[in-house]
Amino acid sequence: MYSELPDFIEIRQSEETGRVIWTQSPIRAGSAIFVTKPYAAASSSSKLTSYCSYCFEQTGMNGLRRCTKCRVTHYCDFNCQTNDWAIHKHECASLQNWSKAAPSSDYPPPSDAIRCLSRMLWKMRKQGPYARQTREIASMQSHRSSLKPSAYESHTYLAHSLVQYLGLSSPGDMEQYSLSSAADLVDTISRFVTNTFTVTDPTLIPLGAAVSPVVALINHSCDPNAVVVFPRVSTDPKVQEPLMQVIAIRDIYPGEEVLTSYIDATLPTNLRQQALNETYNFECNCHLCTSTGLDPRASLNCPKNCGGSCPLPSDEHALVRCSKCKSVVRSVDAALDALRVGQEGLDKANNLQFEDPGKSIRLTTNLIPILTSAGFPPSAHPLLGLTRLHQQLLTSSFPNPLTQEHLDETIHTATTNVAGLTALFREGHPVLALALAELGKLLAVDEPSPRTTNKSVIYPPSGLPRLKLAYETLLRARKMLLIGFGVTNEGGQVGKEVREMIVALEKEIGVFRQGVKNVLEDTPKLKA
Ligand SMILES: C[S@@+](CC[C@H](N)C(=O)[O-])C[C@H]1O[C@@H](n2cnc3c(N)ncnc32)[C@H](O)[C@@H]1O
Repeated sequence: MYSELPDFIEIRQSEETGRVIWTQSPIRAGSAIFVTKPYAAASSSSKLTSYCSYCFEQTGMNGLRRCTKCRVTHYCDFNCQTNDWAIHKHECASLQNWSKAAPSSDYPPPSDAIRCLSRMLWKMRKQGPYARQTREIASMQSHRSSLKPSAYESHTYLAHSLVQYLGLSSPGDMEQYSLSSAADLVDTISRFVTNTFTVTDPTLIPLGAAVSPVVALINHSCDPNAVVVFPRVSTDPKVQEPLMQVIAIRDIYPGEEVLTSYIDATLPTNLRQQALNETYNFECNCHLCTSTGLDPRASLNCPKNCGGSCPLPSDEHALVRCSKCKSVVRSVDAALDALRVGQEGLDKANNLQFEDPGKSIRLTTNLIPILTSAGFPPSAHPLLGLTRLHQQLLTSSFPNPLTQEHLDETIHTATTNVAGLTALFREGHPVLALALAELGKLLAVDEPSPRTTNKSVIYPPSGLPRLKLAYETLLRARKMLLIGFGVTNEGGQVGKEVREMIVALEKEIGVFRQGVKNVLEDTPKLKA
């Protein structure tokens, strides 16, 4: 079983955490520990028309080929369509039945979870119960016997939709999928929910859901030593994609467990624990979750601005002091109000970002100053989430022609985002690496109206100092991308792009310097 695992990786059994994987040899930061293609994957509903349902490549200039029968799945080309047919032929029939039974013509196809789960079941049926991969899927962890009440509703909903989508009308129909009872069905759903991954593009944008029993062997830590990414740089024929790569983001020593993070690690402990508990059914005991120290995700700046920080007050712990100068936070109510309003606003702004980006950006624009003036540092929740979203919204609404004001506001926001993420993630984490690359790219954009005077206090600078800052930022980003997306992947697609930008900027800075030198040399002659 698990033929993708290299020899130096060992599977062990732990009483508290189930199966775990350990390394017997040292692993360097930036190395791919193993690479695998998901057992089953399905793109999210919003990506179905713009990404290939087989290899997850984005549409090219010519658009994608649509399956003429179900009219739902799209493919890059004939090759991808043919490769997908073994599974899609079942899916195609289910999608057609789904749309025939739909209450209206614009009724959406089932969610990526249902489509991925069904793809998994069709493949297991085809391979048979004794095939290696079927056994690997069957041994993935299930929490059926200890499901949290909060999970009942989502599991019931999944079960109901799955039965409808697969067209199961009697208990006998389930047997073809080796499901002999309703309990088996819940077991399969629990196994799926506990072990599903998000397929992402090379910039970590979510594209859909995937199952891989070998990647599912990895346990969780909120401070992981490895990540799962899809760098998309393989030179093999693209039918290999999407390739999941497990990359070490720090040196891992013999006898250490390999751990990834299942959740958004920018969230404070209570929200991380809630997410882990609801979806994965465990309480995390990693050092971040058990630490009593100051957490930059839940802190305030010192009220006297001494440079220190205070823990975020709560209803139970209203008296908080700066860890450095011991000043007491007086504006506890203001901080708690800002936290509540910020959290509600972030949820709303996230929900509106595609449907009504104008409303979403108005929310982020209004909320960021409220949290900042209440003393939240850039790393604190929900300010960091609002800043990240604000940056995305600003970038996607660049006016044509671009204005210096819009560009500089986006750079300011990207800088605050990098500051927040730097306080949370180790060098080389892909989230931080991408944020730096984004900042470097923004600094390298041609300025619509550069300033003629360059006072060093103004940020972002203009002209040559800006180009130099772009260059230094991109160099730092590249170093981190080589870790987060793998050295042998050249830092993934973004790492390759950044390398090209660095070369172009070197030339541009050289030309700029030469131009200034020429002007300086010519000036006395002109005067004379
Ligand atoms: C993707 S699986 C990981 C592999 C799993 N240990 C197994 O035996 O198959 C996720 C499940 O592993 C367990 N798990 C993962 N990380 C854990 C941790 N840090 N502490 C406790 N349990 C953990 C939880 O039961 C979780 O639902």
